[in-house]
Amino acid sequence: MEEKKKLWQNNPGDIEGFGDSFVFSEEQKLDWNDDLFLITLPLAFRKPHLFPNLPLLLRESLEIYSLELEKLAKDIISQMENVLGIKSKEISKLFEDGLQSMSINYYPPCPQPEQVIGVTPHSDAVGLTILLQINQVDGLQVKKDGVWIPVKPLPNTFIVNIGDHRAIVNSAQERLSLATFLNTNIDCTIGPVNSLITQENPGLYKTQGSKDYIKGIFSRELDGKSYVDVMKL
Ligand SMILES: O=C(O)CCC(=O)C(=O)O
Ligand SMILES: [Fe+2]
Repeated sequence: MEEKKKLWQNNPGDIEGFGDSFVFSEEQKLDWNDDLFLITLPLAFRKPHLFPNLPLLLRESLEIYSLELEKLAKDIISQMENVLGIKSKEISKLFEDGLQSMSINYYPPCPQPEQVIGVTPHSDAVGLTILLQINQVDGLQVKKDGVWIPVKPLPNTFIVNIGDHRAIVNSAQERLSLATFLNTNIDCTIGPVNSLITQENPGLYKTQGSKDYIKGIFSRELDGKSYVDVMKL
C-alpha cells in the first residue's frame, strides 16, 4: 500500500499514476481494476514523481520493454501502410517521436463478477495498442458485428488492438495485463490520409490537431460509442 501511495494520481484531472482514467462523477460505477497509467515516451514526458518511484526491477524492465515496443509498433504501422497502399510514409511520419503510454492493469477476483466490469467498453485513444495478457487469464473481449467475442490468451503472444473492446472479470482468478499505447507525435495533425482521398472517395472524418484529439477523448463519458463516430463529418 505504501508503494502504491507514492504512485497515486495526485491532482484532479490527472490521468497518470494509480487510479481510474475515466471518472466523471461520484455516482459513476467504477471499473473493477487497479490501473497504473504512465507516459513512457518521449523520455522528456516521463513524470519525475512516477518513473523514479517504481520498484527498480519493474522500472528497468519497463525501460527496455518501452523501446522494444516502439520498434515493433513502427514495423506494424509500416506494414499497415503497405497493405493499405498509403504512399510517402504518410502515417509512419506521424509516429516519429510519438507518444507512448502504458496501462498496467490488475483485476482482482470479484465475488459477483456479473455485477461489475473490469474495463468499460471503449476504443483506446491511440494509433494502436499492443496488449500483453500477462498471466493468461481470459477477460478481454472485442466487439465484432455488435457481439462481444472473447480473445483467448495464447502463450508468448501480443494482441494488436485498434477497435472496440472491454474486459470482464471472474470470481476465481486474478488477471493481469499490460497495454502499451502507441500514439502519434503530439504536434501533428490527424485526419484523412491524402494518398487515399479521391473525388470518388472523399475524406469522411474531421481533421484535428493531435492534442485536441486526445483531449476530446478524455473529456467525454465512455458510453460504448467509439471515438471514430465522434470524428465523422
Ligand atoms: O486488460 C485488458 O485486456 C484490456 C485493458 C484495456 O483495455 C486498456 O488498458 O485500455
Ligand atoms: Fe483499452
